[in-house]
Amino acid sequence: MATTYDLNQHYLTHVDGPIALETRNLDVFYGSKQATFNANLRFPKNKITALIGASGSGKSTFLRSLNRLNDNVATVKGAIEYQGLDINQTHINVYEVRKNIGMVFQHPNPFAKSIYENIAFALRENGMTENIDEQVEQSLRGAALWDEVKDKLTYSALSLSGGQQQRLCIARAIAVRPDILLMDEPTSALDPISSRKIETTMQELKKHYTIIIVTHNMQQAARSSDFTAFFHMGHVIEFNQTAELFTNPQMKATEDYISGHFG
Ligand SMILES: Nc1ncnc2c1ncn2[C@@H]1O[C@H](COP(=O)(O)OP(=O)(O)OP(=O)(O)O)[C@@H](O)[C@H]1O
Repeated sequence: MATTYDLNQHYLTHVDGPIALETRNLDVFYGSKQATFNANLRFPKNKITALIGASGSGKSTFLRSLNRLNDNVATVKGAIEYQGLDINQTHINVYEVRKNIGMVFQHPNPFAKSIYENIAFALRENGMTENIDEQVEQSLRGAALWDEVKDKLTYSALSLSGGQQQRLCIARAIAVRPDILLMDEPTSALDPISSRKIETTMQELKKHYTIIIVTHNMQQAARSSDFTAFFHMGHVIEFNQTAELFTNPQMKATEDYISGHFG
């Protein structure tokens, strides 16, 4: 088993089919401190890719760079190719990027508004003013929340449970019809039953969206994702189909991490 890594070895022999997003030589710096090194990853369309690795290995930094959320806190060098365009260029409209590449955060962050308004507001903010009722319903159905909230759409979003709030945030993210959903440890603040509901929802969502998820939960990565990238000290050192990476890791550091020897 390898103990040293070749930065390009993960550069994807394992992906067939269309690619939704690709990074090339992505470096991220917080001041003079580099957090992500030369990340080259391709994210297959309509698949779930899990980003795993020890705390501080650069997963969130990488994820947040993908829809330009790091613009004000870090320097991101390299290319992020989306629909034939490098969206990491300064002239690119970041609001447009975030409309196409949505984010669901670790802690549910609904607006202090009604359940209905959480979605309707997001729609209006993005200039989508037609058939709001229908779109609210569709988004809530997409996030597997409709049946639980259809009779209380005017209730405050804050009256929902944590798991329901997170599904509302997913509904809000998909309301504006992104292509790609970034999820940063979306279930880490939730109980196991709510977490499993989100995982089940993700399997439905991937029919329409490409999902990239940061998770510390190895069982979640193993059962939910199609592909997995392993981050180690800011480097992506292994990428493969999830089943392969978990059963036959090529790198010692990957094996140590997934078997709980460190991290
Ligand atoms: N806003 C910031 N300013 C300065 N350094 C940061 C900032 N955010 C993250 N870092 C540093 O960048 C490195 C990578 O952090 P990052 O949060 O991306 O790792 P991670 O793998 O997502 O960790 P975790 O699993 O704990 O969330 C760490 O050394 C961290 O301290």
